Amino acid sequence: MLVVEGLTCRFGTKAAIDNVTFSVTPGSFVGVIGRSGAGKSTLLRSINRLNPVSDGRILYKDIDVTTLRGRELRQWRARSAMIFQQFNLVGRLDVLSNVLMGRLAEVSSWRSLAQLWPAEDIAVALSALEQFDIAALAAQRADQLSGGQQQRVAIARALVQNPEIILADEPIASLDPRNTKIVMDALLRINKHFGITVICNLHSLDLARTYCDRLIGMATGRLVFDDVPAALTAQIARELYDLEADEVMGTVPPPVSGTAIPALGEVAAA
Ligand SMILES: Nc1ncnc2c1ncn2[C@@H]1O[C@H](COP(=O)(O)OP(=O)(O)OP(=O)(O)O)[C@@H](O)[C@H]1O
Repeated sequence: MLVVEGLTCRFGTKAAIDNVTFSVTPGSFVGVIGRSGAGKSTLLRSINRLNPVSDGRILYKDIDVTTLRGRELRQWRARSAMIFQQFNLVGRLDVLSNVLMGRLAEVSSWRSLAQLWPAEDIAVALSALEQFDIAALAAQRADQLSGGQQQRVAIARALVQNPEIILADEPIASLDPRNTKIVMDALLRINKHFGITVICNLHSLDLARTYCDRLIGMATGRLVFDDVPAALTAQIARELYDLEADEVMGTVPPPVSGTAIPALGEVAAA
């Protein structure tokens, strides 16, 4: 169980996250929603400890993540892998090397610098690429791939960290609709087949309602909604986005229980 207790993150005098409390059951697919500037990225980055925590605690399996330092902090970052909007790959390196970066916490620094990866790690990385049907791209430079392919490489890199939680910060924000579906399906498969908890920031309410089994709504740093997608009424959506409800609700997609989970290897056909 991940427990966030009274979390506050200030930048100067401004609280980007203001006394936020919630908990996440293992294996959930949680969507974090809210308008631009609501604090969604800051929340995910704080859980991963990329942003400083001003107040409150983050507990995971009774470990106080907020106090971790050095090696233990590195291990926490491996257990709670981040996926970013802009993929954060090393463009001049090939795809396989990028995925192997996910093993950095496990191998000595001289081995990684010399690119002397253990055969077992290479096999794990290739297998992760196969999961997303991009093993054929292993030798290509990362910056030669499409956005959707790059994000799948980033997800494979996260997967080889053996994470228990994936924190996806607007993972589809720069993708077209087809690649959006491919990447969201990849996250859904990771969640359902490997039981990895996914916490995902999303701008689109339609996507959040389609893929997530729980939604956390943020507004000006505060948690204002925490429930199943079906409980998100037009009124709450209007308050969250400060817009006409029809504008943000769109066409209501089927609930997540009706969402088919693509089988392994099906992603490219999507
Ligand atoms: N490093 C920082 N320094 C100063 N202010 C920051 C920093 N990071 C975030 N903020 C501020 O904190 C608030 C929340 O930002 P955050 O990026 O978490 O929002 P968001 O909901 O993820 O927005 P978006 O959907 O546009 O990415 C904003 O007012 C932002 O300007």
